[in-house]
Amino acid sequence: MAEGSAVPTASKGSWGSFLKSIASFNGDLSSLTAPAFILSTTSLTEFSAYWSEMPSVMVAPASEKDKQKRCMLVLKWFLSTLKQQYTSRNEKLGSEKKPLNPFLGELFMGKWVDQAGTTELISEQVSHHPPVTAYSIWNKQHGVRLQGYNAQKASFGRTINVKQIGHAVLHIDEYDEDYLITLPALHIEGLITGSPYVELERSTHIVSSTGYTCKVDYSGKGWVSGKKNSFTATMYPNGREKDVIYTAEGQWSDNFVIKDSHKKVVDSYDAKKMTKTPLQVAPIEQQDPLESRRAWSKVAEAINRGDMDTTSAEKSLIENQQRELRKREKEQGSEWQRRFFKRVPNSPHFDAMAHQVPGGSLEADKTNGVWMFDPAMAKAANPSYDL
Ligand SMILES: CC(C)CCC[C@@H](C)[C@H]1CC[C@H]2[C@@H]3[C@@H](O)C=C4C[C@@H](O)CC[C@]4(C)[C@H]3CC[C@]12C
Repeated sequence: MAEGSAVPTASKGSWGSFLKSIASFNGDLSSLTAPAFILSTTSLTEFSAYWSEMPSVMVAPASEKDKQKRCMLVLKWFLSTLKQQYTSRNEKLGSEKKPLNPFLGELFMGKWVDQAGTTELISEQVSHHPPVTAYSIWNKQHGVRLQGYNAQKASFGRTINVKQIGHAVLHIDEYDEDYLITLPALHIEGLITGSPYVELERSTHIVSSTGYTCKVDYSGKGWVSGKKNSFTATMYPNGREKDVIYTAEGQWSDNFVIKDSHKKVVDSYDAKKMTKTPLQVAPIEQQDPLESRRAWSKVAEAINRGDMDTTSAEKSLIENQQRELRKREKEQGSEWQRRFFKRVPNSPHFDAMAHQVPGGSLEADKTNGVWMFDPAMAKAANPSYDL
């Protein structure tokens, strides 16, 4: 074990064996067995909330009349979400844990209520093999809707490398326009010392139906600036990467500036000055049995108590129920009915946007199809939704 290890003394043996085991592991992150002290009590279905913890930043593009500036504000909002997505569980660099693997049909719902009005969230596990989480976040008052889905494909070697499959699409009602967002690849740093954290890799593209593309290049512990979570981004007309309209540069977890083509600063962002709106989630006893916090409550309590026997017994209970359900469906020739999302074989509109990205496609074969939020299904499930 390396010096400065964060692994509890009693867990050093299991961490050592875990590190050896990941070198020979392949494919599905959900089947990775991690030592007890690195298990999180939060399910991946909850991670969809990271897209909108500051609803006013997400709805801001809808109030901008100029289409170039609107696209730039979408880029600014996207960059603002990265801190939540990739470092919020990990403020003291190096405390990332393995999230709970959602079961098919698992739900996570909530809403943010603040100066931007009401922003609703629905997240649903729409596939188990491979694991795929779909989400819909909308603010009716501002006519801004985000939907997307993601799966993770892992490869193991010196560390855990994760490729994200899927995409997010932001829609602005007023202009009937879409912004297709690809998801960054990542890897886990700090495994040797037992203090894992995420580092983003390569790039993200945002392709807009109004004719602009944003490209964000991640440079990890900045070979450009020497600072962690550094990035540079450019916005240009689709397919004309050299005709830069805006640039953005800085640290997505801290602060960044946006400049126009004359290098004049036109906007800036400081994560430290931002306040997150708390997500309102129903009390556990009022939740649907398929809602994440209710379904996993006994597992989460056992993890918090450090009671690993009960943790695995309660986890097995959920897994066995799931196996039973799948067996019954197979016998009846039926399929689990998703509550909010429908599978479509393809989406020509989104597929054309995905093809604007070099080597890009929707990769529907890797996510069990293309998953679309269905407002009619949502209304049927909960008539009080204002869609
Ligand atoms: C620490 C080690 C033992 C286990 C590895 C944990 C690994 C499976 C976790 C760690 C970070 C997780 C990322 C997370 O940073 C954020 C997101 C964004 C969200 O929108 C979709 C899920 C994803 C990619 C998580 C997947 C699971 C990761 C890689």
